[in-house]
Amino acid sequence: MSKKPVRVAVTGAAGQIGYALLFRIASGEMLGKDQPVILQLLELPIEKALEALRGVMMELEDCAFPLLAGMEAHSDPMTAFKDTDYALLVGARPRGPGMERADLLAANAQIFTAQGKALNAVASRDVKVLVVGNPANTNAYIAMKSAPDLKPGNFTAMLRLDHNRAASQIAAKTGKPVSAIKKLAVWGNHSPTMYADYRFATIDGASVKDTINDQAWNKDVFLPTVGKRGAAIIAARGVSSAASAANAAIDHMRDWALGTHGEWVTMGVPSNGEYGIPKDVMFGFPVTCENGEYKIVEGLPIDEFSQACIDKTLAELIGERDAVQDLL
Ligand SMILES: NC(=O)c1ccc[n+]([C@@H]2O[C@H](COP(=O)([O-])OP(=O)(O)OC[C@H]3O[C@@H](n4cnc5c(N)ncnc54)[C@H](O)[C@@H]3O)[C@@H](O)[C@H]2O)c1
Ligand SMILES: O=C(O)C[C@H](O)C(=O)O
Repeated sequence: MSKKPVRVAVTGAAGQIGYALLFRIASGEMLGKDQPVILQLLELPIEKALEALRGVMMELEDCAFPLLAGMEAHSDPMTAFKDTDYALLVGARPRGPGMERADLLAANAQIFTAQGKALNAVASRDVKVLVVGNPANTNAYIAMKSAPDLKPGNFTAMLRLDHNRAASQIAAKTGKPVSAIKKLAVWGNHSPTMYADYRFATIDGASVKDTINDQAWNKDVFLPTVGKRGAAIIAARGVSSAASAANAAIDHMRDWALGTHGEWVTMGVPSNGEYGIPKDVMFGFPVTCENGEYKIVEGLPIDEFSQACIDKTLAELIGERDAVQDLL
């Protein structure tokens, strides 16, 4: 018997990540090749954005995806998030010329407060929310705090792109395939302060740390390369990463919904005090997923270098949290 369709809301649906994301969701790459989906697409209530969305929807229609059970365009989160089971919050206010970081945080606080409230009011009580729009961790924190009737654990931020970037750099360094890498972790903020940590990672069963055996490479090449990869792509392409970001969003949601079979992945999730991270800070942690739930991998030893890296990315997140506190 065929499965009942699930509702997937995507914001910023006419943007460049949206264009790389929607077709893959509709083809079953996110929730499985047997899971029909209804897309609930949100764009800004401006003619240009809604017209672009109309074009994307025509293209989705023209793919004749067997799993696409319905499609709706919205310009109000209160209707876009109605009964939604999954919400990918991609649309955000980009930094404009002369805009200070505080202005950016304030503009996004407004968007994610409204979207958090709408999710709180109308989404499925089990909705799985992934925030992609930057600053992703703090936007996810804002949405979570604006949705007091939903469990904090319903809200997550995207660190998977950093995780995938780290895996590819390690594969290139060791000459092994990415599929052979297990137990990688990225701690903290989706920003250059994030700490990609391969101390526990294995590659074909062997320790990645022992195989590479080069702390200078870790500190001076690997961490800056992964941390500044987003900026490097913007410099090269003139616009920010889109296909790789959409791919990471698919990976994140697929693993959360369908499980990781014991493998570690990285998700930005609200802390419950693990590793000394204050409660509710939306922090990148290694997790495993099973039965639609994620679980933080606990009890890993944190050495002095790692603690300093974690402290740095945490300080940045606390600063962002404090900057938006009065806006919540
Ligand atoms: N977390 C990550 O790893 C990661 C990676 C890459 C990009 N990003 C971020 O993802 C976001 C989207 O990137 P993009 O390249 O698709 O941008 P884009 O500018 O191409 O598209 C964004 C779309 O969102 C829409 N939008 C803006 N505010 C909205 C709102 N309040 N409600 C609904 N729609 C809204 C815009 O109209 C636009 O169509 C950016 O914030 C970018 O920095 C995050
Ligand atoms: O949009 C950006 O600033 C970069 C993006 O978050 C990325 O990591 O590619």
